[in-house]
Amino acid sequence: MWIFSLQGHYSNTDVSTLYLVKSSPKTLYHMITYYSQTTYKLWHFLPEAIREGKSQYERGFGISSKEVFEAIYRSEEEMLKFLYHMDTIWTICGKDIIQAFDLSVFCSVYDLGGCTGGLAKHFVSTYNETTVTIMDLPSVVQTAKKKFVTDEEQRIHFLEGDFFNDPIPEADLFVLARIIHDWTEEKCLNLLRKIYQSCRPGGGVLLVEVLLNEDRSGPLTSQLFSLNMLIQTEGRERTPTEYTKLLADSGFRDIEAKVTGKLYDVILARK
Ligand SMILES: C[S@@+](CC[C@H](N)C(=O)[O-])C[C@H]1O[C@@H](n2cnc3c(N)ncnc32)[C@H](O)[C@@H]1O
Repeated sequence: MWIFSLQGHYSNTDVSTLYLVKSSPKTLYHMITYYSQTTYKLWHFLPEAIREGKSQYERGFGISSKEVFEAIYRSEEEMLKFLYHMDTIWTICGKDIIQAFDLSVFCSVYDLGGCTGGLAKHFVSTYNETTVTIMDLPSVVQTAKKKFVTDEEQRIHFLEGDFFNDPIPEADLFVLARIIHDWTEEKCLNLLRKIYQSCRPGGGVLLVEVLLNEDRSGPLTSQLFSLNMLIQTEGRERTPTEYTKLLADSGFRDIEAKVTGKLYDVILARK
């Protein structure tokens, strides 16, 4: 009797059907499982991370944290979990990112560290003339081609490469979504200077990141993300002024930040 009564009372709400059911187009399933299985385990070592000022992969998973993405991609299974996790958010707020500025003037776009193409898909569906090339590590590109971007996807191309060590081809716009927050100031400056050299005159760079308030008093999500960057990478979240300085020191000008009201914000700078 009692069991029947329970069965009669529990069901998904519309919101949980939309965001928690794995088959929903807007599912957060992959993000939540990544946070619960990988991120949460590393957060057990928050005090150590703060004391040592470094990533905790060694303690959490017994793997060197010297090479950030070797640790994150420590097995094929882990890489795939991370890729699905990365892809999730763009089904929720990708359009807001791509439409925050009018990017229609940029015909050839390189999405550096563009991963699964989650953002690139919004780019080409918003701007009819734009071609986006995703440059990412070879194993990521191979998986993205197999599992995330179909052959029917028009105007999305791939380039296998290492943006720190390989040449970056010429383009009108370079997208760096959740890239700068992974790295030290020195590596960010090296990368941005390299991009500046490859950027056509009048072209630009688009940073997509969560922004900290100038006095670092919040928002709470950005503060938590910043701690997560400490625990999992070499980087941290930054304020608009810090991003402006990195971009200006790399040669860029006309730097403008736009708060989207969603999880991620956008900064556009021109050459
Ligand atoms: C935090 S993820 C962001 C992915 C994607 N931009 C997004 O926002 O969904 C960082 C990305 O940078 C790529 N990456 C890391 N180091 C790289 C390198 N040296 N060269 C090219 N891509 C790299 C990773 O494989 C991953 O796809």
